[in-house]
Amino acid sequence: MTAPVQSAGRSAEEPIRVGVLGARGRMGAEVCRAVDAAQDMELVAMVDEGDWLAGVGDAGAEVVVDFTHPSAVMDNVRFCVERGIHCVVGTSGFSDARLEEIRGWLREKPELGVLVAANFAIGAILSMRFAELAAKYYESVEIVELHHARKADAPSGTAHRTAQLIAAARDKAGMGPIPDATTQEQDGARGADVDGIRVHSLRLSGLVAHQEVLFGTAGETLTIRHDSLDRSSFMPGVLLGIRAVRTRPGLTLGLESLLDL
Ligand SMILES: NC(=O)C1=CN([C@@H]2O[C@H](COP(=O)(O)OP(=O)(O)OC[C@H]3O[C@@H](n4cnc5c(N)ncnc54)[C@H](OP(=O)(O)O)[C@@H]3O)[C@@H](O)[C@H]2O)C=CC1
Ligand SMILES: O=C(O)C1=N[C@H](C(=O)O)C[C@H](O)C1
Repeated sequence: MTAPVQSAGRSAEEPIRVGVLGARGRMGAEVCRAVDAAQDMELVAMVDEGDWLAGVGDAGAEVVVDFTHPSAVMDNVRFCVERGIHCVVGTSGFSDARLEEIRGWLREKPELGVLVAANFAIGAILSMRFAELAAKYYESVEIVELHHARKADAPSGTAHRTAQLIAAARDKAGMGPIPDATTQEQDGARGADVDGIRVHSLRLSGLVAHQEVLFGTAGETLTIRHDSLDRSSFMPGVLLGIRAVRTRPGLTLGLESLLDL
């Protein structure tokens, strides 16, 4: 996952100039350390809430990494695209409408790349793929995502994406709705409904980022679980995204697009 990707005509010695948005946050700070330690990258701007966003352009950033907040990320991406800066986006909160909006901005800047990835950890990518493969064999499925108590959004972007992938696989296989005889429930007891898949969100101090996808059919269950125990788990994927995004014009969705899965 760490092999450098080089643009045509670029000297091998020239580092990639990287700016980080959300630089004082949990993820942003980790990204700053990872970029600083990468020999082929130079950390040229660290921007956080209240800082001057234009600083990333003034510092000559070629690639901006965004780990901010769902309420801030769209303005940040639009700002970067307008200024010709490639984006690697890890912030959650992406609906299809938001993705379509980014595609629209990129039509004006066909040379630019934006990567939006719900999760940069390799195990999370694999577990989503495994869930997609398992989906058509099990009539029942539910997702439980577990995160640290400071997380702003629920369900997580990863759970949302996982539910979409499972729902699409079920649809393709011609499966009907998931069996569920509940007729009486307290609000929220059955979790959120994402494309017909129930997603349950747990928030607990001490956790980082975890997800279980539980499948069931006659006489058996299958559980696919992934645990990010430390935010270092996301860094190889973020660095891969930074190296790749300059040579992938348009919107790239998911780290899986850069992997041979
Ligand atoms: N794709 C992936 O693999 C991962 C994605 N994430 C996602 O990344 C996002 C950030 O998570 P996390 O680092 O835990 O959150 P934090 O709250 O720790 O960090 C976010 C940082 O961004 C700052 N910020 C908010 N708005 C802006 C803005 N407009 N411009 C610049 N900085 C801003 C915040 O400042 P202040 O605190 O002052 O508001 C804070 O310092 C979330 O959406 C999370 O779901 C997290 C982990 C992995
Ligand atoms: O906020 C987090 O921590 C995480 N957010 C992402 C998400 O919403 O899926 C990725 C990972 O789960 C950690």
